[in-house]
Amino acid sequence: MSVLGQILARKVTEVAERRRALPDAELAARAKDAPALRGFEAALSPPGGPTRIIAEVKRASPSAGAIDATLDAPAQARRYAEAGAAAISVLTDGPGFGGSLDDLRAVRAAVETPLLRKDFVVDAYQLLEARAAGADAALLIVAALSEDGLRRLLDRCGELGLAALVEVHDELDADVALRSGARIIGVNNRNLKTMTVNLATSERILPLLPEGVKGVAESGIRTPDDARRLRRAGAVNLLVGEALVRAADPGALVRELCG
Ligand SMILES: O=P(O)(O)OC[C@@H](O)[C@@H](O)c1c[nH]c2ccccc12
Repeated sequence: MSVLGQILARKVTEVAERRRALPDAELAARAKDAPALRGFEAALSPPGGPTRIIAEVKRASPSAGAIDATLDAPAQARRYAEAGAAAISVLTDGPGFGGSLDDLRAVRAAVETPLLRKDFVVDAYQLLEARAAGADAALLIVAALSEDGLRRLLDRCGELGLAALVEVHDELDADVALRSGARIIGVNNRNLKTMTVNLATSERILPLLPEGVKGVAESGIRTPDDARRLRRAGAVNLLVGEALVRAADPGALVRELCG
């Protein structure tokens, strides 16, 4: 089974366990009481706009292994916010990425920046969790969902007021995302089969997005040169994780990536 396939199978089990501990109706009541939403979509740059950074809190990944196992999520988020990051992405997957919903809650309390729950969403339950923990947006990965499933989760995001960052890996994914009404599309430069990164993926796909859709280049962006290269292809929103976590001064790198 592929890496993604294994993660998705694990997610289904995890969600079933959490649902037993906290049924949908109770979680929905918590989501209703969640604090006001922060505008994630509005925080992103429109086509041709200034470069904006979605800065990620990530302790580990299946491809990199441990990045910084003891990373203090709210402290790192504060560094990002002070440097002017447009939004913050918080990994909430435990086994693969060392994250948790507790990280999301802690970051929510630490900054006023819009927040993305970065996880593998396979069930609307996870969207309720995201909203209850203070996320303003959720990641939906086209390769992880059927077209019907994607549409249902997009509808549910709309009902909950969550923005959806819809992740694509190629032209076919992008077609599905657009057909389903995605308003924010992230092009992941990481090939899910080989786990290698190629910035040319964003260079190829982002120019295909129609006006009115906000595009995000994701993964493998490390240096101001990478940012400038993507910028030339029209990438204005950059999602950056590992390089920021490894940086001696994450705030300085956020600013440098904005050019
Ligand atoms: O750490 P990087 O290479 O800067 O990448 C960040 C982000 O794009 C990556 O974490 C990511 C993109 N899509 C995902 C889906 C699930 C988990 C993680 C991801």
